[in-house]
Amino acid sequence: MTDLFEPVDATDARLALGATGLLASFNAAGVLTSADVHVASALGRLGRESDERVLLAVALAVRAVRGGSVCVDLATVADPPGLPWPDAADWAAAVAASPLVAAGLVRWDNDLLYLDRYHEQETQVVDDLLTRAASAPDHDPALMAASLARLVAAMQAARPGTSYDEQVAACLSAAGQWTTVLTGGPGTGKTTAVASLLVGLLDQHPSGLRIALAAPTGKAAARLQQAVHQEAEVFDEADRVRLAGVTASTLHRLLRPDPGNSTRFRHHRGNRLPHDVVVVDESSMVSLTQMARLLEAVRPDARLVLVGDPHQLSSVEAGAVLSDVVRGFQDRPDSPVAALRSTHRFGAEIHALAEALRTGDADGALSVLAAGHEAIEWIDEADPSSRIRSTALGAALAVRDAAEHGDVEGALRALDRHRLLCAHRDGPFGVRHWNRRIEQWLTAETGDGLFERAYVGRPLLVTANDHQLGVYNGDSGVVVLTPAGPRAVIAASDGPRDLAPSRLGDVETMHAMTIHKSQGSQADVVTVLLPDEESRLLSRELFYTAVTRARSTVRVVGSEAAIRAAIGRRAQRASGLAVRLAAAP
Ligand SMILES: Nc1ncnc2c1ncn2[C@@H]1O[C@H](COP(=O)(O)OP(=O)(O)OP(=O)(O)O)[C@@H](O)[C@H]1O
Repeated sequence: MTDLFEPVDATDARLALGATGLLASFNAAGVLTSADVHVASALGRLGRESDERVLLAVALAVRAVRGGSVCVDLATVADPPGLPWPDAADWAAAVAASPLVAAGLVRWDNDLLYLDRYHEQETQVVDDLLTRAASAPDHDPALMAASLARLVAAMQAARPGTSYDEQVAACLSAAGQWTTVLTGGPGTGKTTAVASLLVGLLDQHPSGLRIALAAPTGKAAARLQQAVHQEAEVFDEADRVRLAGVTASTLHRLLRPDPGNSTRFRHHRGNRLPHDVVVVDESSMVSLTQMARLLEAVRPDARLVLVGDPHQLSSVEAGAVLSDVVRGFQDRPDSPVAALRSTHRFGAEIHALAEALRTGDADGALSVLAAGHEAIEWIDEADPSSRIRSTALGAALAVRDAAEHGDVEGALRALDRHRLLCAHRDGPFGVRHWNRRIEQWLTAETGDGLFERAYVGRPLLVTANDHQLGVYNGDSGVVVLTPAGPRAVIAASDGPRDLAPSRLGDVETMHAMTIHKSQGSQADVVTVLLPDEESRLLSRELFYTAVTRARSTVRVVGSEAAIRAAIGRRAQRASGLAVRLAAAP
C-alpha cells in the first residue's frame, strides 16, 4: 500500500505541471506523484497512446513498484473510493488492446499490468526456477543418510533428548535437487540444517566444494557465518575443520557490483559464479531484481539453497519472492520447498504469540499478551514513555558504560541486549522521536550534553554500503572511547572494524530502529512500539517480524485496536510470480 499525500497548494512540487484528465485528478488527490505522471505521459507519447485510462494504469504501475509491488492489479486497485476510477472490466480491455502493450513498453499478463523491466525479471525467475527443477544432481542418498546420521549423533550427544528428523528430511531432499527453499520461523533450526547439509555435501564430493554463504545485509551475513561455525562446534573435529573456512558475504558483494552499472553485476549468465553450493539466508529480504540477478549468476549445475521465513516482511525493493515461490510451488510435485516447523530457540510464549500472528488469530494473540509472562509484556497505556524509559535507558547506559571503559566486545554485546522497534521513521511513534527521547533521558541521567555527533556510547546503524571501509547497510556498531579518542566500532561480518567516526558517512543513531531495518538481526529483549490503528504501515507481517526479533522477551506497546488492526491487515504485494509458477507446465 502506498501512502497518499495531501498537496499543500497549487505549487506543491508533487503536482505534475501540465498534467490533464485522469492523471491530473489522481495526482491532485495524492494518489500519484508527479514522477508517476511523467513516466506514464512519456511512455504514452512514445507508444502513441492517448487513452487516459491506459495512462492512469501505467502511472499506477509506476506507483506500485514504489510501494513494493511488481505490477498492478486493476481489479483491486480502486482505493481510495470517491475518485473517478474506470470500470475495471472496460479498463482491463483498454489496457490489453493498448499500443503500449503491443509495442512491449508495458506488459499485460494474467490480468496484471507490469513495467517491462519487472515483467522480464519475473519471467526470468520463473524460467530459471523451473529449469533448475527439471533436472537433479547426481548423488548417493545412502551416503547422505550416513553423513546425517553421524552429525545427528554428534548433535544429540551435545544436546541429549533432541530430535533432528525435520532437518534430516530437509537435507535429504536438498541433496537431490539443484534448488532448495528451506523455510521456517525463527529458531526452527534452519542454520543447523545448513551446517549439516554442507558437511553431507562435502562427503559426497571428497575432492572439495566451493561454498558461498550470503545474505542480503552485512549483519545477516555475519550472523549466518557465525551461526554455521557455532553449530559445527558439536561436530567431530574433522567435520568442524571442513566448515571452518566457509565464510559469508552480502549477496551484493558475492555477485560483485559493476562500478559502471548500478543495476548489473560482474557475475551473470555469461560469467557465472564459480561456487558449487550457494546458500542465501534471510531470503525474504531478497527483492525480485536481486533474485533475478542471483538465479542468472548461479551455475545450472550448482546447488542453491534459499533460506528464510516467508511470513516476515518482504524486501525493501519490489517483490515478495520467497513467499511467492512457496505459494507458487505448493501444489507442484517438483516443489523445492523444505519446511521446518518445530521451534528450538525461544520459549513457548513467544512461539505462541508468533504463531497467532502468523495465522492471523487476533484473539489468540491478545490472550497470550494479556496472560502476562516474564517473556511477554503488554503495555497498553496512554503515555507509555515511563515504561519504555525503564528498559531503553538501562540498555543505553549499559552500552555507554562499556564504551566509556573502552570495552569493545562488551559494548557490542550490550547493544544486542535491547532494541526499541518502531513501525515509523517520523512522528510520535517514529524512530527519530524515540532516539531523541532516549538521548534526553541519557543526558538527564548522566549530565552529559551529548552535543557531539560521535558521543561515546552512541549506538550506530550503517545505512549504506561502503566497500572501501568494509561496512555495509544494516551493520551496527557503537562509538567507543579508546586511547586514540572516540572510535566508531562496527560489527562487520569478519569481526569488529574500528574507524574514525568522521569517516562514516551514512549512519544513524540506533537507540531505536525501524522494524524494516531490524530484519536479519535479533536482541535479547525487544520492545515493539505499535503506532495507532490508523497507520497505513501496520500489518501482520510487520508485527510478526518485530516480535520474532526477540531472543528472550517481547514487550508490545500498543492498544488492543492497534494490535487488531495490525493482525487484520496483510502487507499484500501485487506480483504474478506465484500464479505463473503454479500454472506452468
Ligand atoms: N533439532 C533441534 N533440537 C534442539 N535444538 C536445536 C535443534 N536444531 C537447532 N537447535 C538449536 O536451536 C537454536 C536455533 O537453531 P538455528 O540457529 O539453527 O535456527 P534458525 O532457524 O537458523 O534461527 P534464525 O533463523 O531465527 O536465526 C540453536 O541454538 C540450535 O543449536
